[in-house]
Amino acid sequence: MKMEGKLVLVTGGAGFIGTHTVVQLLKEGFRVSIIDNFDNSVEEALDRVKEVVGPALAAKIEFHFVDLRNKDDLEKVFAKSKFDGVIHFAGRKAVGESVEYPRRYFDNNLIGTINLYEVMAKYNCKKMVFSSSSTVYGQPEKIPCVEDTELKAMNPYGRTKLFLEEIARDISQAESDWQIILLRYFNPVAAHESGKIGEDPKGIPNNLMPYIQQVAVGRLPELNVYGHDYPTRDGTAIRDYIHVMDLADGHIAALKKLFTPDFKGCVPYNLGTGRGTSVLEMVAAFEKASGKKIPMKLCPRRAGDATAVYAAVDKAAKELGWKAKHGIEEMCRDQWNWASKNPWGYQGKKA
Ligand SMILES: NC(=O)c1ccc[n+]([C@@H]2O[C@H](COP(=O)([O-])OP(=O)(O)OC[C@H]3O[C@@H](n4cnc5c(N)ncnc54)[C@H](O)[C@@H]3O)[C@@H](O)[C@H]2O)c1
Ligand SMILES: O=c1ccn([C@@H]2O[C@H](COP(=O)(O)OP(=O)(O)O[C@H]3O[C@H](CO)[C@@H](O)[C@H](O)[C@H]3O)[C@@H](O)[C@H]2O)c(=O)[nH]1
Repeated sequence: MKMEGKLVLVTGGAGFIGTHTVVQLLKEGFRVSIIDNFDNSVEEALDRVKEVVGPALAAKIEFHFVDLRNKDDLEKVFAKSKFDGVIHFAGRKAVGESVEYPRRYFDNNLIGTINLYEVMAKYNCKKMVFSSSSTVYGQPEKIPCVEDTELKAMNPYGRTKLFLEEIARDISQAESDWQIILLRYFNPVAAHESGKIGEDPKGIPNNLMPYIQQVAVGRLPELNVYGHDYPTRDGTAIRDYIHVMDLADGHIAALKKLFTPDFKGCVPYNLGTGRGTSVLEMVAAFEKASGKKIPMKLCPRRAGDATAVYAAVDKAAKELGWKAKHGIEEMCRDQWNWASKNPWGYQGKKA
């Protein structure tokens, strides 16, 4: 299907998954309009996206410094351009922070998204790809997680994703002209093969791969391994890590699906590989890819962590024609390529 010239609004387009998806959208022929407030990103990330795609495609990007919670500013963006669809990444995503400051999460994730739906409705733009998360499966009783199992939130961040899924379902039930795809990401890692864009968390990373990366470049002394007494093959917890470029391609597949005449309503899809990897296996793969030793300390379990989580991948394969292509070795290779070229992230080491 020809996507040439279609205009997509990407909220949170300066962030980790947003930057990688913008690269793939441009390559696919879309024009891209980005909204971001740099709450958890920097302008440099967008300059790097332009470097990666080159000047011809870079000319197809426009950027709006807008906070989704400001409905008037959001309206101005919609008043200027007619969008063919929206990919909605913008939001806060740190589980621990959400437990400490729940209102921050309800304010940003809920109000921002509700504003977005209101303005989309007003400007008759009713195709949406929404960033959901495997967090909506809670502590899954059955793995692999299939899309139609009962959903459960374990913390305020997860609750915002669950509420936003429910809101999407309610809207599409009441108004049949909406077309919404909910993408439930498993554990996004790695970086673009150029090493020019990647994940650059502020402060001490919460997630495994950015933490390992910072140990490898000498920013942190050792990795705390949270839990070594799980009933798994090596005692550490198992997750479904997915290369961010596969994830980006999953968004293209979802967007294309929204443009097919037969697509109706609001449909969830898992984006994962279907394969589980333990913490120790991930560390070993990263050590091999980087040639760096990652010192480790075995620590008690982290509160709220599940033993093993991985995706059922059949629905996305069958209905979106999408499948993850990269394995753990390639994920670690590309993570290290980004880390070694940008040991202190986009802005370098602060004096
Ligand atoms: N990375 C993961 O592990 C993961 C897993 C599952 C789901 N998700 C979801 O995917 C989405 C993208 O995640 P990411 O890893 O790229 O995060 P990220 O923090 O790197 O990117 C989010 C972007 O949204 C922007 N933003 C936040 N609030 C905003 C607002 N009110 N107005 C405008 N811009 C705003 C931030 O500045 C940032 O650039 C999020 O919704 C997240 O919850 C991420
Ligand atoms: O310093 C660390 C960080 C993590 N882990 C372990 O590594 C595994 C993966 O942890 P992490 O990378 O934090 O991912 P998850 O806990 O699976 O959660 C992430 O992935 C989910 C699915 O996408 C999202 O919903 C969450 O927001 C996001 O934090 C878990 O067993 C952790 O206990 C460590 O041992 N040491």
